[in-house]
Amino acid sequence: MSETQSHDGPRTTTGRIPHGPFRPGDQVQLTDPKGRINTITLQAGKEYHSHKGAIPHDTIIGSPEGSVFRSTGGIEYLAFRPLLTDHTLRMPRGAAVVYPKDAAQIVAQADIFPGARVIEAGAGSGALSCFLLRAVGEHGLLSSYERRPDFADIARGNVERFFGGPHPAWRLTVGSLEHDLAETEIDRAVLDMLAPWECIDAVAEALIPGGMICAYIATTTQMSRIVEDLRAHGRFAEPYAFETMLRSWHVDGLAVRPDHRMVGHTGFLVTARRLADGVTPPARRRRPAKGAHPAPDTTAGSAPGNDAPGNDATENGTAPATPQADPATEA
Ligand SMILES: C[S@@+](CC[C@H](N)C(=O)[O-])C[C@H]1O[C@@H](n2cnc3c(N)ncnc32)[C@H](O)[C@@H]1O
Repeated sequence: MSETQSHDGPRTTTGRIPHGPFRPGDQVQLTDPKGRINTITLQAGKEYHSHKGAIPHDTIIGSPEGSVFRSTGGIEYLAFRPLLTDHTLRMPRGAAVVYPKDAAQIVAQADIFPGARVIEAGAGSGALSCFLLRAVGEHGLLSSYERRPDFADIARGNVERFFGGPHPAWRLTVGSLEHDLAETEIDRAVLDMLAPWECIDAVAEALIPGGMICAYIATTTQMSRIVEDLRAHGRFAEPYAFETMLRSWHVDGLAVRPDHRMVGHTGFLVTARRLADGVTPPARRRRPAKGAHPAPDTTAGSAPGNDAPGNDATENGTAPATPQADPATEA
């Protein structure tokens, strides 16, 4: 068994981020007229310096968020506390972080709720941990496992920097989830690691019936492996696999168009629900191989998002009008 250090930490914070006028110790994002952002930590008596002049921290302390400060060089800076999305994209990284678009989908699709008991592996840089902690709240539990002590330290630093100290719902263990998992009666399990299938047995044991496993994976080969292993395992209902794309827009007068650049790929998500003990998964209805049916009817009843589990039958219980090729039946 690997070294395991539980970090329950002193319960000094409520897990809420600061609000109200800026205070010493707060993180503040200063945005210049070109949209460049600098993040500072307020300290009485200190000054923010750039090649565009200085701003004394004391002029910021006590002001409301959204205030504008003029540097000694005459440049105006807009001041806000960083949002969690800002924090995620700018945090010191050990491992690659889960991007906000995927973190939001994990919270939604894995149904992370206030008060939930959630396990997570690996903690990595702690980006997803911050989103999960927000979602479970101070009365829930997020137990994060990270096998690399150096990454665990980075994750702890990033979580504590965002919440202003240890979060009351967070437990961080240096170890492997599949070997060191201590919790039982878990509502949700979120896996972001190279080989999430290695954790399926441990997660199935810890989850309550109806609980959810959610894996974030970067490649199609990982996606295929986790889906097939969940199916073969026998204690999970049919998995749901999907990805999320986010495209920002340029909106300026008559020039209204998608931005030229976007993040083309981050990862895929797979979710599945834990069956009751002793229940075997219902036989899966295989979809017909490509070519076995007339050309797909893309006009009938195929609203976006209707491919979610449970939504692939029409009202009279027949297969949807848009048969999809199933790689297993194509082979
Ligand atoms: C991509 S990173 C996770 C990033 C994290 N979700 C974030 O948003 O910052 C994957 C992490 O999983 C850890 N890991 C891999 N297998 C693990 C296991 N079986 N148990 C615990 N941690 C594991 C790795 O050390 C690595 O830090």
